[in-house]
Amino acid sequence: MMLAVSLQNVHKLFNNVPVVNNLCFTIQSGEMFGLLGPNGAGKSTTIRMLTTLTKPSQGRIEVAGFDVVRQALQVKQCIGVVLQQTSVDGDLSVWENMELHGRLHHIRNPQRQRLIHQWLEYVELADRRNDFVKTLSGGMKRRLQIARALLHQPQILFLDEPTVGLDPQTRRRLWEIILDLNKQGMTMLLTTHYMEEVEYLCDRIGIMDKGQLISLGTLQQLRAKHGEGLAIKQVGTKDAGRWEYQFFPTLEQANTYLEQQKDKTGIMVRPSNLEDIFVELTGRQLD
Ligand SMILES: Nc1ncnc2c1ncn2[C@@H]1O[C@H](COP(=O)(O)OP(=O)(O)OP(=O)(O)O)[C@@H](O)[C@H]1O
Repeated sequence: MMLAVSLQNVHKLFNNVPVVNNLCFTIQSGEMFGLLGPNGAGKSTTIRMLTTLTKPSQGRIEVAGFDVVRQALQVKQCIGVVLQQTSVDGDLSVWENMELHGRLHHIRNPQRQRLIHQWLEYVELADRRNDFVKTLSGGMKRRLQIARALLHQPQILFLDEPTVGLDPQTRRRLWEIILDLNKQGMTMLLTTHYMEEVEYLCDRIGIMDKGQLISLGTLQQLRAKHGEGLAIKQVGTKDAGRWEYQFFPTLEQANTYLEQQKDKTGIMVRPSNLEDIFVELTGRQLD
């Protein structure tokens, strides 16, 4: 399978402070890859480097086979980008935003009109085509960003926190769109700090913390690596206590541990999940 994205020993420093530290990973063509991490982990900086918006201080990044520094234009032609802050123009209509992007990418008519129509239909915004973007809801704006990012038919789509600040229904609708695009063969990298988002959407997950990739794999691989069974024990009193987490290779082993305890009060056993693994690795909880 072809490599869509490759990072080799990538570093980024801002004012001599490292914010991305020796990042190495690859994404296969057609894969849905999730970068998970808390605020400030370096996810946006990584996406900005992958999409040619920021240059790496050190290391090599290839996207669609092109070097992001030396062949930035070729990279831009192959990628679609949906950034955190809505970058659509509120004082233009939905159609005008699409039109502008199409012209910037030198898509000629009648193909431009056809593609704008096709993608607005796809994200269910065709009936809002003449409305000012500032009158759209947050979820609609995000759908417009996605439609716009798809207009020049990119091979790889980058989504930085695509569902942040959206209500659960709108988030589900965006997940459906993202999954459908991936099913059609689109390679995707998304960043998020929502556990359920990566669990639901992504083939592979990279956990980032303090600029470093601290674990990488499918959810099953991450669980197998860190332990599929978990015993949670309450230490101290109910009011002034804390929880101790102990991982076991399997759920059965966690259950055996529980059976062996003379006093089982305050001990709970269950399968581990991504959040448990994240807290175990970083010592911190996500929002
Ligand atoms: N242009 C910049 N100049 C200086 N420091 C920066 C710049 N951009 C990002 N940083 C710093 O780099 C670190 C990583 O930020 P980044 O936005 O990549 O994290 P993140 O994981 O995407 O978090 P969030 O989810 O909050 O966006 C932060 O400490 C941030 O303050």
